[in-house]
Formats: sequence, C-alpha cells, structure tokens
Amino acid sequence: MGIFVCRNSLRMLNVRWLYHRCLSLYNSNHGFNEAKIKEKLAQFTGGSVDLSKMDNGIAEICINNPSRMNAFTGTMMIELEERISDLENWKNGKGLIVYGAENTFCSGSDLNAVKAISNPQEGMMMCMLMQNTLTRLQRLPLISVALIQGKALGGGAELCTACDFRLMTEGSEIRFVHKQMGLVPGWGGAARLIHLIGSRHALKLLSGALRVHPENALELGLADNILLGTEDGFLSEAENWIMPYIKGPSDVSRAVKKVIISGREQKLEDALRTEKEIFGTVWGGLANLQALAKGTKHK
Ligand SMILES: CC[C@H](C(=O)O)C(=O)SCCNC(=O)CCNC(=O)[C@H](O)C(C)(C)COP(=O)(O)OP(=O)(O)OC[C@H]1O[C@@H](n2cnc3c(N)ncnc32)[C@H](O)[C@@H]1OP(=O)(O)O
Repeated sequence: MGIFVCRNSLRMLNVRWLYHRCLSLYNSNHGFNEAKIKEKLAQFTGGSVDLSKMDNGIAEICINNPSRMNAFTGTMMIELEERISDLENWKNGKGLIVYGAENTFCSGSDLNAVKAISNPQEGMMMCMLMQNTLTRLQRLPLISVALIQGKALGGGAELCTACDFRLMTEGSEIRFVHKQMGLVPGWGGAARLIHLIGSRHALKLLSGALRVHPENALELGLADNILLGTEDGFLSEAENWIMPYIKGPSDVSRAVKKVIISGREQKLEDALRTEKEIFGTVWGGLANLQALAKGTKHK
C-alpha cells in the first residue's frame, strides 16, 4: 500500500502541477503588470464580490453592487480575482453558483470606471486582468452555474459564459451590448460564446447586440434551464439544480470537471494523456474501492 500511496500522490502532484501551470493567460511576458492595473482599478470603489463556501461543497459568489445594477467597479474586479484564488485553494469544493444581488445579474463594467480608463493601454490591462480571472473561473475544478435574474449585459454577459451552465429566470436577459458602445467583448466572452453556441449564432448575438430571453437562450444552447420560482427562492432552486451533478466525493467530482477542461482545451493527444493522469488519481481510490466492494448496480 505504501508504494501505491506514494505513486498516487506523485500522480496527484503531476496533475496539480500540470493543472496549475497554465492557470493565468497573461503575465509580464505579455506586458501584463497585474500590480499596476490593480493599483489603478483600486481608485474606482463601490460594491463588493461576496464569497460563501458551504459544507455541502457548494460556493456562492454574489456580484453585489445593486445601486448600479451590479456593475463591476474597479475594486470589484480586484475582489473577483481574489475570490477565484480562494476557490482555487478550496480542496473540498464541488460546485459554484454565481449570481447578482437584488434579483439582477450584472450590467458589466462600471461606466464611471470605464470612462476613466478609456486609454488603450489601461483598457487592455483591465481586459487582461478580467480575461485571466474569468479563464481561471472557467478552469476551477468546480461545476459552476450562473444564476441569471434580470440583466446580464456587456461584461455581465461575458461573465455568465465563463460558468459551465446558465439558469435563467422568467423575464431575464443576456445581451452583449458591446457593439452599441463601439466595442467588442474583451473579457473572453466572444471566444467562449462561440464554444457554447457556434460561430453563426455568436456572430448574430454580437453584431446585432440582440436581447437573448430565456426561451431563445434554451434554443441556442446558451441556457440550461428556466427557473419558474419566486425571487427569494431562486438561489435554492439553483442549488437543487446543481446537486445531482456534484453528488458523491469531492475528489471524483473535481476529477470529472478536470477531464472536461482538458478535453475542451487541449489537442486530442494531450487531452488523452491528461485524462490518463486524472484517471490515475481516482483509479483504486477510496470511492472506487467502496463501489467495487458494494457491487454498485446502475439501475
Ligand atoms: C468588456 C466589458 C465592457 C467594458 O468594460 O467595456 C462593459 O461591460 S461596458 C458596460 C456595459 N453595460 C452597460 O452599458 C449597461 C448600462 N446600463 C443600462 O443599460 C441600464 O442601467 C440597465 C439596462 C442595466 C438597467 O436599466 P434600468 O432603467 O432598469 O435602471 P437604470 O438605468 O436606472 O440603472 C439604475 C442605476 O444603475 C446605474 N448603472 C446601471 N448600469 C451601470 C453600469 N454598467 N455602470 C455604472 N452604473 C450603472 C445607472 O446609472 C443607475 O444609476 P443612477 O445613479 O440612478 O443613474
């Protein structure tokens, strides 16, 4: 058993090294100075990004700036990065629900901050910070859900594409308004949208700045369910929705998300090798041995 355990932990180390090696997209080699852009963003205060982690392995991130329709101020962009770092180190985590305060999702960047960093250099820095953060969110070994009530506009629409699934409430709306502002998505929303719904539909949504209501989001494959409950019950409805996907031990649930990430992002041969590595971390593990001992039947 001794050799077995040490081989297993080596595999874990190997996967963890592999996994953490490519977490951030941009670094100083790309001219990205994280400290500098955070210093600038810290001038634009207001709101908060609140994280709670529950014993059932589900975390909740609340985009909390309701007086501005949950727009991201500069300090909120910094806080979002800090919350994702926290979740990257939460080893018992299995699921994540991202939602907005007071029954609306997020209206993108705070336009007051946007106006103040409208020069290309600082704009690109903000863009790289948010792309890093949302890519790390997407790569969390947690199954993530965006609970969309009210509006998900601009950067808010981009944020929801960084989650694995999207649940929309009646009357809610996803809208990539960027073109109406003389922009294109900058937080990675265009690239992720194409993966979600294909380039033809993505081009229509971006070039037309189309309002996507729950029914057509379902048709497009952009949303995974429409919640029909009441405002004060949507968060628990979202928790109930995610529960079947995070059932069981956290190491197995996290391994499932990791093989999906590698299959989605790596070329086939690399994805197969990563899958083998991840398989090695659960093969003969406690959950596997218990299932074998129990003679689990899949009725
Ligand atoms: C790459 C991302 C991209 C970028 O960074 O360049 C962006 O995300 S840019 C921002 C894109 N988002 C928007 O343009 C949304 C602007 N807001 C609206 O269209 C409306 O506010 C709407 C549809 C979200 C809600 O409209 P409603 O009539 O229901 O409410 P109000 O407009 O009265 O809004 C209430 C209150 O919130 C303030 N607000 C709303 N959105 C923002 C925002 N993005 N930044 C700053 N403040 C925002 C709005 O000004 C009102 O405040 P008040 O003091 O009462 O005027």
